[in-house]
Amino acid sequence: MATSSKFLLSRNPFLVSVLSIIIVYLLIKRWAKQKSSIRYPPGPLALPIIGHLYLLSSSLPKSFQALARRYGPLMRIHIAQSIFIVVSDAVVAKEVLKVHDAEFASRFEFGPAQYNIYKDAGFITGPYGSYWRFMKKLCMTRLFTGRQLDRFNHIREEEMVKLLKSLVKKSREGKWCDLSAELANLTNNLIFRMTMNKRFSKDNSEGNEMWKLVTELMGLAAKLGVNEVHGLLKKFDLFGNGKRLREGLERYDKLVEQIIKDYEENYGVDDGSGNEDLMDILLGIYRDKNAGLKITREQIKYFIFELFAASIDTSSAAIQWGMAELMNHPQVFKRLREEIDSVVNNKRVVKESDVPNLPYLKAIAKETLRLHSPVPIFHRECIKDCNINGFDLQVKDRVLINAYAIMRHPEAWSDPDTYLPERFLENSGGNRDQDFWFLPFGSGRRVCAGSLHAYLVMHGTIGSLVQCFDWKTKDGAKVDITVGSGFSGAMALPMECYPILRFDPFQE
Ligand code: HEM
Repeated sequence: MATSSKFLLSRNPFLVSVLSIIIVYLLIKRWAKQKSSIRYPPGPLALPIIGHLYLLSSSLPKSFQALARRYGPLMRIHIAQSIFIVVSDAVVAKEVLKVHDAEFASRFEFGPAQYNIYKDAGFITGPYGSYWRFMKKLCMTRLFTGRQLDRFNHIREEEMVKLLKSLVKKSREGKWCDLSAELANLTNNLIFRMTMNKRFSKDNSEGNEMWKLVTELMGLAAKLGVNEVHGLLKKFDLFGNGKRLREGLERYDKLVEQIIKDYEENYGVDDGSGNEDLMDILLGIYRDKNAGLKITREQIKYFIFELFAASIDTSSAAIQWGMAELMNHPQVFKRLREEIDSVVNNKRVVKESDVPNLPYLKAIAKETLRLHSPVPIFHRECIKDCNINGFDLQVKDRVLINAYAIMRHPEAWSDPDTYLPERFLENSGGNRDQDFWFLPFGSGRRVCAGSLHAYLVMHGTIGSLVQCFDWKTKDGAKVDITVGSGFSGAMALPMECYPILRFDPFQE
C-alpha cells in the first residue's frame, strides 16, 4: 500500500501540489487559530517602523509610567523593531518576580553580542542555566555574604578616611569639589580592593584604568543597544562603535590577564593581609578539580567586568542622590545630623556599627532609593509560556520591570513624588522590604547580589558626610536633580559643591 501511494505521488505532480497546498493551508489555519487565541497585554497604537517611539520622551521610566496610567500595569510596547512587556505595579511585579519567578529567571541579551569577546561568558547579563546557578550560589554563600563583607570592613574604613581627608583639605583651602567624581572614586576603590586587594596601589592606577575602560565600554554598548532596539541598524557598525567595543574589551582582557597571572605566580605566598579577596576565591574554584562546575578564565574575567559595571556607578549614584536630597531638604539634613550627634557625640566619625542606632539614616537611604533608584528599570526574559494578570506571555518575551513607576505609585505611596524619609521609619509601618512596591534591588532569583554592600556604603558615606560637613552648591542654588536620559537612573549633571568643615575627625 505504502509503495503504491509513493508510486502514485511520484507520477502525479498535480496531486503533490494540491496536497502540499492543503497541508500548508491547514498549518496556517492552526497557527492563526493559536495566535488569535493568545491574549496579548494591551498597548497604544503602534506606527509602522517606529512603533511607539513617537510616545516616548528621553526618560523611558517616566514615559512608561505615563503610558501605564492609560494602558494598565502590564502593557506591550514597541520600540521600533523590538517588543517589550512593561510591568508597572506591585501586583503584577509579584506575579512575575515571585509567583512565576522560575519562568522569568533569565535575562534577555541587550546589545551587541557580535562584538563581545566574552560572548556566552556572562553571569549578570547571562541566561538562566547551570553557570548562572553556580555563580549566584557563590555570590550568596561566599562572595557577598555578611561574613565576607565583615572581612572587608577595614577596606571600607580606610577608603572613607581617604575621602574625608581629601574633603577636609578642600574645605580648609576654600575649594569646591566634584562630589560625583569623589564618590565614584570611592566606590571604584572599594570594589577594586574587594576584588583584587593585592593589586591595590596608593593611586589605584590599575583600578582607575579598569574603571575607565568599563565606563567607556558600557557607553559604547549602550549606543549599540539603541541600534539593536531599532533593529534595522543592528547589522551595520555605522559609527565604528562595535569595532571600538571589541578593541576596548581586548585591552581590558590584557589588563586582567596580567593581574590573574600575577595572582597565580604568587599563589600560596602569604601577603600578610590574612584575608582572601574575591579573585583568590574565584581562582581557587578555577583550580579546584572537585568544584561543582568548572569555571573558565574567560568567565572569571567577564564576571569581574560585570561586577565593576553593576556596582560602581550604581552605588555612587545612590549616595549622590542622597546628598542632593539632603542639601535640598535642610530640615531632613538637620534631623539626621542631630540623630548622628546623639549617638556618636562628635568624638569620632560615625561607624557601620552605629547604624542599628540610626533609624533615620536608614530611612533616608531607603527613601533615596525609592525616588532615585540607580536602576529604575530592570529586565527579564520569559523562558516558559505563562499567564500573567490575565494575559499570555510567551517564551522569549522581553519583560521590563519599571521600578521607577512602582516606587512612585500613588496606590502605595502617599505624596509619591515628595522626599519624605519619615515614611520608612518603623513606627510609620515603614519596613517594606518584602513588599513588591519597593524594588530598588529587584526581587526573586535574579535579585541584586550586592544590596548588603550597597547599604553599608550608603549608610557609612552619607552619615560621615553629614556629620563632618555643611554643604553648599558651587552656585549657591539648589542641587539640580535632573535625571540622565534613556534607561539611566543617574543624575544628569555632576554635583559641584563646597564642603564646609564642621567636625574634623583628624584633628588631634
Ligand atoms: C545602590 C546600588 C545598587 C542598585 C540600586 C542595584 C540594583 C540592581 C538591580 C535592580 C538588579 C536586577 C535585579 C533583578 O533582576 O531582580 C541588580 C542585579 C545585580 N547586582 Fe546590583 N545594584 C546595586 C549595587 C550592586 C553592588 C554593589 C553589587 C556587587 C558588589 C551588585 C551586584 C549585582 C549582581 C551580581 C546582579 C545580578 C544578579 C543576577 O543576575 O542574579 N549590585 N542590581
